[in-house]
Amino acid sequence: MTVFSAAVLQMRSGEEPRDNAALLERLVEEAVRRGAIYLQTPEMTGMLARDREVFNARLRDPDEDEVVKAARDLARRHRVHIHIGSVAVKGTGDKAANRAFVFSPTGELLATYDKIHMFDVDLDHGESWRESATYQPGETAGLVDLALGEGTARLGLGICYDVRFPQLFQRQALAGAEVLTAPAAFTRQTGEAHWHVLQRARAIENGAFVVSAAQGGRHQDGRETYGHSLIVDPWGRVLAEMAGDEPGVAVAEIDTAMVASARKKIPNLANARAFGLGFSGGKDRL
Ligand SMILES: O=C(O)CNC(=O)[C@H](CS)NC(=O)CCC(=O)C(=O)O
Repeated sequence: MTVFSAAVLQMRSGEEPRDNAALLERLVEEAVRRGAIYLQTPEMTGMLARDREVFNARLRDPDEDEVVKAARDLARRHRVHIHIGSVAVKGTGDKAANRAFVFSPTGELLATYDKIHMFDVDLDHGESWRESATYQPGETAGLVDLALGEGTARLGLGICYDVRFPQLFQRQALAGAEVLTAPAAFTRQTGEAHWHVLQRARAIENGAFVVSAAQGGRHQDGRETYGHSLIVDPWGRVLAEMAGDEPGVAVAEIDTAMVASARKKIPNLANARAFGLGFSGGKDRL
């Protein structure tokens, strides 16, 4: 059990990793000034670039990526944990990886996680996404223990569209995760309809904190993202939120003792029975 201050860093990443690293540095300084020791950034912190040529020209191996290196240096300089929600990096095959990085206060890389669920969707107004055309999905769920405050906290790693797959977060919770994460670049239209409900639902059904930094606003590549970076407690209360889509920082105190008390009040994780049951009315073979 532990008590610590967490920050979500809301960004408006553009096409140039160097500019995004500069914004990251400014937001990290603000979060540190406000006492945070776990700092999280959104999906695609390093660059948001729809144009394939622009994207390919800036894609690097993880060790060479400017924003990954900046995050490691900032973690070390300020003695804080930095969780980069994701950066596009070269993968093992032809495709890129949409990868999260967690750095310790000494700059050690504690964990990486490659986004599992690919956002292949056709929305209203002709907005279409085919994430699987660019990225190779990950094959393992992410879990990492962080030494924070006087104790430790177990963190589950998710990215953006992953938040729509409750089974991923439930598995993390059953494996002891106390803080679930879904840093995001949610579209404006799906964000307006679903963002808060999805984040709060994952918190409530797992009796866990949910911490999700978001991209916000109109980006250089033309896309529009929803913003509203959030920190939710295990009872589903919003502890901190960025009001709109402007870059900035929101901070909240996380007391992991609240995880045990929420799960004691409502032991739904322990009471689960539906998996493995048959359907009534002879529908088992559907
Ligand atoms: O492709 C990139 O450049 C960066 N990746 C993204 O922006 C990803 C995949 S396109 N976005 C999401 O997953 C949004 C999910 C979402 O909005 C929802 O679930 O409603």
